[in-house]
Amino acid sequence: RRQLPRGPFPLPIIGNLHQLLFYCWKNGGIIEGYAEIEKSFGKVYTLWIGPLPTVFISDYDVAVETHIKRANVFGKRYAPGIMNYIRFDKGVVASNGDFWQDHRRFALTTLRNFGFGRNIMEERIMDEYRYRFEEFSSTGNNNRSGSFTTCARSFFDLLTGSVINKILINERFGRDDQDFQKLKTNLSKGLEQTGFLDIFCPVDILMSKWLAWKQGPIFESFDWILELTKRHIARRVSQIESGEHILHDEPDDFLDAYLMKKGKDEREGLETTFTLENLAVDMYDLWLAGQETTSTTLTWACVCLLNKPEVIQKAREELIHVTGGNRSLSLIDKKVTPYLAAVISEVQRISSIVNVNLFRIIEQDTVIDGQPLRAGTAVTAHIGMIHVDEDLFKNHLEFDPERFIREEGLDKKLIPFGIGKRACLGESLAKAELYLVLGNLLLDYNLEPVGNVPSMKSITPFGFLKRPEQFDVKFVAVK
Ligand code: HEM
Repeated sequence: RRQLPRGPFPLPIIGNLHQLLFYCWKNGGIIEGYAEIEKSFGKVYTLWIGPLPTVFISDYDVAVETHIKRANVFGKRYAPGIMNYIRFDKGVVASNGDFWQDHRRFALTTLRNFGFGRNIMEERIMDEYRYRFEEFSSTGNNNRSGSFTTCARSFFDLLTGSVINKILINERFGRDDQDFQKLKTNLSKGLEQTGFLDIFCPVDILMSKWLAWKQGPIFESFDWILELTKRHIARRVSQIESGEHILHDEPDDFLDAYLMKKGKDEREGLETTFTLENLAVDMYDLWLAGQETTSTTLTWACVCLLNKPEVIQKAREELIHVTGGNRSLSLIDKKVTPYLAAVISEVQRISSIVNVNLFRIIEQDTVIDGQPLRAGTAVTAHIGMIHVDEDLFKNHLEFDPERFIREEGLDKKLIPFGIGKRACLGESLAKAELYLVLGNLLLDYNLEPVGNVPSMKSITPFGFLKRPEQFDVKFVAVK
């Protein structure tokens, strides 16, 4: 303990699990539980999860000093348990070393290329935006009036699910698509059944017969998603072989870009890790990391706007001024829409959708915030705690977009996508989706509650992902 930052006294075998569970239970959530620990031990403290010491950083400056300035020490992913099931050190989320570097660089470059020239990224997002709003407003009882009522979560699931699917395999999900329905059910089941502590439990133990009761909902769901990915890859490969699908110099989707890279490496006689098997895990990662996160953020945006409708009006005034009210909002407008940027920042701050960020593992003894930190410790920049830090965000419980206008540079202290070398790979795609979908939504529609205004409180305060309640919303077309 002397080689670690301060923290509550751990017991043999269980460490601080009993205190952690008690504080979270007593205070009604993970963030609230950690807040109580922080009161006694400060913004950098150690908690023993069984035999593993984990250090939580809830101080923005310390997070920058460690994760950015000393990225080499704080850049290795810790992913022993459920996170490494399916992946087995492959993919982008759980891998490390050269493999991670090559596959992350490739994915980043591919996504970046989709944002240049023809801007495939913006094209696909806007295509989905228009398609979904048109589809929903012209079916059921909606009579093409342009207005419609829908379950917010299902609507954004379908929209963002189709965007990532189009980026990956250039295909849209149909509303009644069996694969999409099963994918969503499996994803929800897998995520809901995965507890925070499963991250720390080695896969071998999770797969043992003692935990058989847990394996069905978790492993079968993730297995099925990987199978779906493999099916898409096999179909594309056979279409290319039969001449039905042609690979162009400028690939249309991630799958084509990967197959071209694989072919090039093989032609050059390189010992490549860009194989079909690894492609399935890369795509699995992008799907898993990119869909639920963006959809949940957009659903939270609706919750915030329904709770503070005056924000809708103010944002629309800015957007009409910029677009003249006769065209859609585009990414090129970003520089001249500070209020919309502030709304999105505040939605991401107050929703802070990951209750506990992913961990890094330290491989050499070092120092953190003036305290020793020994090799073998897992560390995380605690996003959820940084976003409620009263020193940075006064009255943190209030949804107040203006805070980002009043204080220049405050958005730099917002880290919804994590921080440093392992920060979110899909940040630019997610930001483009949030800007285009939310901006155009505010330009084109009023939001009205159906029944009670949804609560700002999460229904999953103990889960990995912080979700809002399920609610319906009415989108009323602006004339
Ligand atoms: C609002 C939406 C999103 C949020 C809030 C979010 C948040 C995060 C966070 C907090 C991390 C962990 C960062 C860390 O360890 O410090 C992460 C990692 C990651 N995200 Fe996202 N994400 C979002 C959207 C996406 C999208 C759209 C994609 C894919 C296209 C994506 C792909 C990934 C990947 C692959 C990683 C692992 C990166 C690595 O370990 O190198 N995310 N994300």
